[in-house]
Amino acid sequence: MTDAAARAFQVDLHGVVDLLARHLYSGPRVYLRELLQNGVDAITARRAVDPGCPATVRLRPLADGSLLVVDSGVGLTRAEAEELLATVGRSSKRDLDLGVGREEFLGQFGIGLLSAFMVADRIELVSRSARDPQAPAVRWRGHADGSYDLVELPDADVPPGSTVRLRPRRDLEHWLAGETVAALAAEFGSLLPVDVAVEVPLGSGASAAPVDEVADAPPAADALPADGAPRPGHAWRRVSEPEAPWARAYPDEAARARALARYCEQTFGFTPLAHVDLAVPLAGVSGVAFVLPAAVPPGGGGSHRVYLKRMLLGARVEGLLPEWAFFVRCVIDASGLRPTASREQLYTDEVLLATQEALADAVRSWTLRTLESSTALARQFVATHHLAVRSLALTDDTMLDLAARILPYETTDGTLTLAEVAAEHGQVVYAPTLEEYKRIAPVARAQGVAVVNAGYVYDADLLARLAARGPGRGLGEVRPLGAGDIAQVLAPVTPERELATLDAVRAGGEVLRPLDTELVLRTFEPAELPAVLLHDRDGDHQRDLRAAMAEADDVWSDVLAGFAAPAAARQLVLNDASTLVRDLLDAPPGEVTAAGLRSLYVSALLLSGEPLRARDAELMTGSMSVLLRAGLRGGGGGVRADGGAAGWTGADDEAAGGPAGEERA
Ligand SMILES: Nc1ncnc2c1ncn2[C@@H]1O[C@H](COP(=O)(O)OP(=O)(O)OP(=O)(O)O)[C@@H](O)[C@H]1O
Repeated sequence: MTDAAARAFQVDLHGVVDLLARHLYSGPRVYLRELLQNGVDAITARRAVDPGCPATVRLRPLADGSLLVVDSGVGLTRAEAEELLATVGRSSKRDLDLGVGREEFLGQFGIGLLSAFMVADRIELVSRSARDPQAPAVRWRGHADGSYDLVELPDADVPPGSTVRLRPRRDLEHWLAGETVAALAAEFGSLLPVDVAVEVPLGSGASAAPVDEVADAPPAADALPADGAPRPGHAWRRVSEPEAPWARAYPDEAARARALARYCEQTFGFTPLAHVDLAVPLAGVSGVAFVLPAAVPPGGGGSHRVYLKRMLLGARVEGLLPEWAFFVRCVIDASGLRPTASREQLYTDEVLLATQEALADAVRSWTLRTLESSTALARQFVATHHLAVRSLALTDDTMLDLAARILPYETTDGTLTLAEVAAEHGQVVYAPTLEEYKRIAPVARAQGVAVVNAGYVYDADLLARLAARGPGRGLGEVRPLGAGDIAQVLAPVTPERELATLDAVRAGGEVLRPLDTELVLRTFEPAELPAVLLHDRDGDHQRDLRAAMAEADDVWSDVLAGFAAPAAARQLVLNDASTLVRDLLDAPPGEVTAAGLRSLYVSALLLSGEPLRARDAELMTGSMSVLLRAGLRGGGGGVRADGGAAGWTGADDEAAGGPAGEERA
């Protein structure tokens, strides 16, 4: 028969501490949070039996490298210390018999104290119970090897509460040094509802702690009153605030806004554009969202500072707000949300989901209200965070309507809102990519067709959403630029006409070659517009276009060809419907026709919205000079300004590149 008697698990403390250090906590620094938390919880427990008890936690970095954490909490009897401190996973905070309900406490897992072994090789706790004043003080000492000892100190004059003393691990002394302790206490404990202070040397840095008698005193003497005076040459530096900055009383709203802006500067390092109050009573959440003063890359929902029961959970907690809310940084305190065991993330449950929704709602309502207000803040907000507005409009109908009314768009009619485009043209036609817009813009502009550039982040999706909703809501039909729009704009000439103009177009191509521009002949409306200049800035788009052409039927493929990658960087598309162009193509090639073509190039360049560079201006002057002289002499197309005969490119090819022809003539 086998021995079926139940036995207790043995715990290898090294393994557990290693697990905590490497896999649960983000680093050794959390040891201080766990100690603060135990102090605060002990005070909470004492308040249940002694409501008027002192509520202080004092941190004393000592000269021998150890650290004292003294609380005025409930303390422990020998039996409690035996049960609670020596059993991994045992916590008084789940135990309703010990006075208060679990939701009152910060701790719950019964492992927090062990985190001190990440920085200490010995944890000592000297304690006296406030519940049982007759019980003697006790001293519990736990060692990193997993052993502990527990003694009563019947003669010690120890006040109720506990004093934890950590002896640093070799090479990890810096974690217990004054400066580190002060910084960590301020980071984790600045909003704690009890009085937390660190003892620092007067008039010098916290690291310069002088040797003092307390360091070498016997253990019982270290159990100082938690509200005691500082040692000579030292002062208490308070790190906690009695009220969160957003919950404090201020003389007026302006004073509150200033104080919150200051808090934001200290906490996040920026002066906010505005603040949004946050409150989700269901989850005991309160706080503020600060609007960033500068644009940030979209997405991610930002990272936020989260306190649970006023203890810092994390300075960069993600997932609190939806993706579109990347323009705010929040600080919240929650009493109804739960931490994960590491206490560095929020535990996902229904309360968290409801909280996320409510917070998103608060930020969204503020945004809508602000944008509707047409104040200076609204203008500043749109100028800075228009991407966030666009992003929110992708999921939110109200914001979508608002976006159509307030967001400025680049259009071929100038900068307009979508509502303005619709009011003027009865519909909203948009180019979904920047390249498409750039190509179509000059032609559309010349024809008075309004095309909206939807090539920037979110815009194509935003306009597609508007398009999918169908006409109405004051925007008329919203639709992407279609094959029909393009075909109307640029149509190929007939094969006969193409043949007839082959030589002239080829000769013209030579004129434009030094300008890195190809010459193409199409026909389009209006006939008075002789030429448009198409740009090619994006090789990828051209590859896509070529692939599409390979698949497209003949007509569509021809149309696309008007936009397809020219060998050169640009294409000058001549309009065969224009009499000027027809005259130019019919004229015998020469310097005058070359000058005419260059003039068309410059005017098309102007029309495309590109700035005129010095070279282009010189080209214009040179061409005008040739045309003027030819006109004054009554010369024809093929007649050189100097009377000789020449091809389209003129006698000297440099003339094609600039004003050289004029100088030589
Ligand atoms: N300063 C203290 N005063 C009184 N009791 C304490 C103190 N520190 C620890 N204890 C007791 O020891 C128990 C274990 O503490 P520990 O920090 O390991 O876990 P916890 O605080 O209960 O939970 P968590 O792991 O979530 O922090 C506590 O539940 C508490 O009863």
